[in-house]
Amino acid sequence: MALIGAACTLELLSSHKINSFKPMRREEVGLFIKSFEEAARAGAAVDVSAKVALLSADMSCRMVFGKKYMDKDLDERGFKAMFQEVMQLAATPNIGDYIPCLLGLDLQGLTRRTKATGKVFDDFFEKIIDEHIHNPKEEGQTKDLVDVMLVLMGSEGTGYNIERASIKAISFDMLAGSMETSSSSIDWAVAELIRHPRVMKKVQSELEKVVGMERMVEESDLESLEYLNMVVKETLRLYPAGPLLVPHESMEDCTVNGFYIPQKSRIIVNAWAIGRDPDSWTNADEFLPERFIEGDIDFRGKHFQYISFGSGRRGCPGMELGITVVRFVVAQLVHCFDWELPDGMLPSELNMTEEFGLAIPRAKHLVAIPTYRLRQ
Ligand code: HEM
Repeated sequence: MALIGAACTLELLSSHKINSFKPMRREEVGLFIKSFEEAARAGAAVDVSAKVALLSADMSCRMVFGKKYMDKDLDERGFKAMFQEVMQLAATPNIGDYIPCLLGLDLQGLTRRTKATGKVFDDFFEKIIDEHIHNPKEEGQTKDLVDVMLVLMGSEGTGYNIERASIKAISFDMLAGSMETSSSSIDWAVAELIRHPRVMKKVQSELEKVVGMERMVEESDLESLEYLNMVVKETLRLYPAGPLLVPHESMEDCTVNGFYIPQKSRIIVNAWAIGRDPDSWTNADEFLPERFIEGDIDFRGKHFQYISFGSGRRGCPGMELGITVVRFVVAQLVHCFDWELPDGMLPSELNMTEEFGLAIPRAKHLVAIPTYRLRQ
């Protein structure tokens, strides 16, 4: 099931499928930018982090389910709170894993809470699958990922023996994998740009040259935005959205750097520490996109000092989509607006504390004042 899931996820996130959602991303990012314009006219401060989180949730829901859901459609606590609960449960070490005789006692209440949240998600996904079965898409309508999985479920010989339970599990992985990763990376990138006016200016001049001041950024511009790409790389080096990747397991006995690792050990890889290792990076804690001008370090996990998307078979299947979304939204935010901090706060005073867990969001939301830059 895990292998079918992984292979199917890769298929669902192929370049072809990702491209089919391009018009949806354009529309959502357009609405998102519009939502800042009023604040820009009024010179008011906006909670950028909250808006980016909402954009990311909306785009993920439209890609997986074909439509946006309101917070309360999942549970009265809302989408974000429910996903945070799952992330927290997954990140909390269970005493029972270390002292097996305590497992059944569930001293921390983890099993009980996991079952309760699991049931909320299960009911939600059941409803969505039923809706999709009863209202199939018409010819010419873009198929969302649940539609695609239902086709795979109903067809022989696709290589994916996918069942209803797999559809629910994969839908969950897609949402969990895409929502907070992209939004926290966008947040960090914009915060670092505000903290580094020199870098911000350089990105904006590149945008002026490539895109011009008469229109917004299109996804097709991204390839030509070399400096922006370095900014995104540098952001993910310092703030890898999965700081400890996902837990891996050694398939056989092995020795790494002189450490013997027996078969079936649970391996936690600290990508955050690797990205800031002074043995691999000069001025490791500094935000310096130019470090990527030389050399050929990319996102693909072949250079082990840079593994923000993991590496190898279990590396992130959503990498291409994640990079596209982060580049596109960051580009749009700094092309359409100049940004200032509220209450006369200096860029150097911006709070950059991280909340460390399975993901790495900002501890304090980024709040800033936009000023519209494009010629109307
Ligand atoms: C900036 C954006 C993103 C970052 C930094 C990121 C990072 C990661 C990392 C570090 C892992 C663990 C890899 C490992 O342990 O080797 C992972 C796994 C995963 N990611 Fe992403 N991701 C991003 C976006 C996405 C998106 C957009 C999706 C889906 C739509 C996605 C879906 C997944 C899934 C399903 C897994 C689990 C793969 C498995 O267990 O085999 N990710 N991601």
